[in-house]
Amino acid sequence: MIVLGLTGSVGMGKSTTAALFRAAGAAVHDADRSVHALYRGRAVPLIEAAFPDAVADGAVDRARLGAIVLGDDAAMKRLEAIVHPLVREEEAAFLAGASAAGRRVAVLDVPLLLETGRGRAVDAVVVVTADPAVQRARVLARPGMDEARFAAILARQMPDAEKRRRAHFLIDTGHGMAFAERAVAAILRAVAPIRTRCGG
Ligand SMILES: CC(C)(COP(=O)(O)OP(=O)(O)OC[C@H]1O[C@@H](n2cnc3c(N)ncnc32)[C@H](O)[C@@H]1O)[C@@H](O)C(=O)NCCC(=O)NCCS
Ligand SMILES: Nc1ncnc2c1ncn2[C@@H]1O[C@H](COP(=O)(O)OP(=O)(O)OP(=O)(O)O)[C@@H](O)[C@H]1O
Repeated sequence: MIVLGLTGSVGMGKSTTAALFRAAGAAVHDADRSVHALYRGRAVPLIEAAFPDAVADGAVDRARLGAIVLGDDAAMKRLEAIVHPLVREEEAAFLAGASAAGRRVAVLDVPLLLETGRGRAVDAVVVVTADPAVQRARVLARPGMDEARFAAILARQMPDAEKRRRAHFLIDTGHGMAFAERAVAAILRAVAPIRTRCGG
């Protein structure tokens, strides 16, 4: 099984591109979704112990937690030390399941893949990118987002230019869905060519 790491900075189109990989037949795991599920489950007591104000009604309130950690490096590091090992466990279980099910390609959608040095743990790194103006417009259009929150997230992420340098495959999501769909199909053909009887 080939394991692709899908990454890119905030608003560059990871989730959208992950959905294209899924539609094209790859098994996909989404780290952000996994974090959100953990915040309704086994991470709750751990987060409550570290950030009591972030938990309400038995679940982690992400808006409250974001207000506490975004812009406070030490707090974010404490949060990451709690959350990242749990996400890695979920990813390992997902990969084991995908492999046992005979999947040919698995995609790990991980926002901080390169920041955490995990680019080396996958077979190839796919980076989604877009013009900074496109990224900015997309992110600021989200509910609850503002300049300060956007700046705090960006400050914690490796610059897009550096991510692009480290990519094995690059998808510019500023050219529309059809372009991205073709790029995904091309990547899948490159890493897992379908064997035909003629081609051997
Ligand atoms: C700070 C939190 C509470 C904000 O939650 P919220 O629902 O508002 O945002 P969401 O999770 O959808 O993330 C928004 C954007 O920020 C990025 N981001 C999230 N955490 C981080 C981080 N630690 N460093 C840099 N970027 C991050 C996400 O990938 C995404 O691009 C949440 O992102 C969080 O708990 N982060 C810590 C866990 C983490 O590192 N997650 C990244 C994937 S493992
Ligand atoms: N190929 C594309 N063509 C047109 N629009 C796109 C494309 N890819 C993504 N978008 C748009 O960009 C926005 C951000 O995309 P998405 O939510 O997938 O980003 P993301 O990288 O997962 O974001 P985050 O890391 O912040 O969660 C969405 O509004 C989406 O519709």
